[in-house]
Amino acid sequence: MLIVTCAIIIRERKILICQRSSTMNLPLKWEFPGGKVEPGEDEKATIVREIKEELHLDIEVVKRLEPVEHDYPTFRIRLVPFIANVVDGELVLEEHADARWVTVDDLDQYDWAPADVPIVEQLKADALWN
Ligand SMILES: Nc1nc2c([nH]c(=O)n2[C@@H]2O[C@H](COP(=O)(O)OP(=O)(O)OP(=O)(O)O)[C@@H](O)[C@H]2O)c(=O)[nH]1
Repeated sequence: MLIVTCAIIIRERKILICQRSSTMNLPLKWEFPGGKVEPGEDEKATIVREIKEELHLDIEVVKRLEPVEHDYPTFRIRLVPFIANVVDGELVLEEHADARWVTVDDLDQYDWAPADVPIVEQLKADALWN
C-alpha cells in the first residue's frame, strides 16, 4: 500500500487545489498537493517537506483528517489529509500544471483524482476547515 500525504491549505476561506501535469501519473487530474511518505518519515514531516518542494510554501499543520483508502487499477493508496495554513513563502509551481484558490462550493467543478473524491465530499459536508 502506498502511503501518500496531502494538504488542504486554507487561506481567507479558500482552499488551494492543484492540477497534476500531463507527464505525471493521473495526468491533469486535480488533487490536494502532497506526496509519498519516505521510509522512516513522520507523516507530518512528509507533508511539510512536499509542500515546500512542490509549491515553495511553508505550512503549519492544523489537523489530521481520517485517511482515505482507494484501489487504483495497479496499486492501492492510503491518502492522509492534513488541514494546514500558510506561514511563509510565495506560490511557485515546481511540478503542477495549475493551481487555484477556490471556495468549498467550487470544489465540485474540478476533475478530481479518484482517491480525493471522498475528501472533497467530507469538506463539503462537514465544513471541517472552518
Ligand atoms: N500528492 C497527491 N497524490 C495523490 C493525490 N490523490 C492521489 O490519488 N494521489 C496519488 O498518489 C501517488 C503519489 O503522489 P505523487 O506522485 O504526488 O508523490 P511524490 O511526489 O512523492 O512522487 P514522486 O516523487 O515519485 O514523483 C500518485 O500515484 C498520485 O496519483 C493527492 O491528492 N495528492
